[in-house]
Amino acid sequence: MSEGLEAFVKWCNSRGYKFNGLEIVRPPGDCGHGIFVKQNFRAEDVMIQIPETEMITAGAVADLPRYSKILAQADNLLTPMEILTMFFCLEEIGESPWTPYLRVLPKSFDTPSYQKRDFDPKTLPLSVRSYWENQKKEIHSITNKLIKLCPEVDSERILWAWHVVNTRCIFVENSEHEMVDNTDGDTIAVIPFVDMLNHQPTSFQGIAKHERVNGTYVVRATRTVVEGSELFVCYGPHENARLLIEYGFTLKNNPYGKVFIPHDVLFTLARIAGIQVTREHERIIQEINLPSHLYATDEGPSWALRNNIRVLLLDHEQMKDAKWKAIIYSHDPIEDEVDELIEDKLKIIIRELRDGIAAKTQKISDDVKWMWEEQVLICDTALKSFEQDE
Ligand SMILES: C[S@@+](CC[C@H](N)C(=O)[O-])C[C@H]1O[C@@H](n2cnc3c(N)ncnc32)[C@H](O)[C@@H]1O
Repeated sequence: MSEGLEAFVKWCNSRGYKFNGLEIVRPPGDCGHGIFVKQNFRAEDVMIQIPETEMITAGAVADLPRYSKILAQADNLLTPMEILTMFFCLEEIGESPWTPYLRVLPKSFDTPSYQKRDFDPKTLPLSVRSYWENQKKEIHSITNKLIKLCPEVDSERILWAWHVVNTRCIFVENSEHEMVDNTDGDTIAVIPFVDMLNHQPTSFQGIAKHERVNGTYVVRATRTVVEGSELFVCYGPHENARLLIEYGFTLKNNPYGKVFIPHDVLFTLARIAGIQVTREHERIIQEINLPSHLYATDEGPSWALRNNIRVLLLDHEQMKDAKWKAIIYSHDPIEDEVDELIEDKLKIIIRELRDGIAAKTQKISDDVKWMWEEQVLICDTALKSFEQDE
């Protein structure tokens, strides 16, 4: 273990962190540090236990005299993200009580934002387009605010600090705090040690939770965890483009790969497949508001997509006087004939979608081409699922 890690573990112990049977390791590859298991654990066993007072939340930062002074000078309340970013901007190695922790934080990030790669949103798959646009807006706005409030920091430091928070924060439900703007919620915390856990979408073994009754933040085993393995948690059902933009990495065989089909695209594809889509169909689809997705698993098109096609196949009579509700929300099995028709139309729709995406892939720049190629593969997987059914 490096000197820095040793000092960090010592610091964690001195502050009451409990993580018997675990160690922080830097495994080969470029995923930074990770937590490895030195003994077997059974399902439900507590693996990590941290006093809740150690959670770095916006409220906890706002209670520190240095920060409450700065926050009092601001024209408006700051959001949790802004306050946490300010914290990581201003805490200095050597001066800060968090020094051993600050020393083991990454020095840089592989996200497009940190690497100064600017995607044209129009070239990104729809499923991540608004995520990318919002991320850019957020970084821009935080930079402007913090530069005014803390003249000693520059935009590079703010970009680094924002990434520390964004790649490491965890969902928690914080109590209201008078110095924190919680208009859009106050649900983030950075928790040293817990933030060393890497992401695994399907076979993760840890689940993290704030247990208020015990005054602790704990990570429990979701199943048996065997000595020698890396302990993972799941950051969320994220596809690769999102993982790259948010965290700076991608996964081989990511089961959360998905193709999002917005309603207007679905209507166009349905018309190509010979469905007579009327204004009323469009209205009902908007009312039900189920997003149409294809997923990278081999289970075929999602239930929501099938359901949307079922709506588009309703005839005029079935849509009259809201009769469609009884049909669409019924728990009865779909009649074979309708089911077959949905299947036939879906095959045409997905093939059209696939060919459209493949054509786009040819014209798109190299840095985002892989995102579209992944989408083509997902369509191919969906098309293969029909062959299995035959
Ligand atoms: C919450 S931190 C986890 C600890 C981090 N590895 C470290 O060294 O501090 C999240 C970051 O870890 C890395 N990471 C997490 N899971 C990964 C994975 N499965 N593959 C590659 N990198 C991963 C990414 O850099 C991500 O931004």
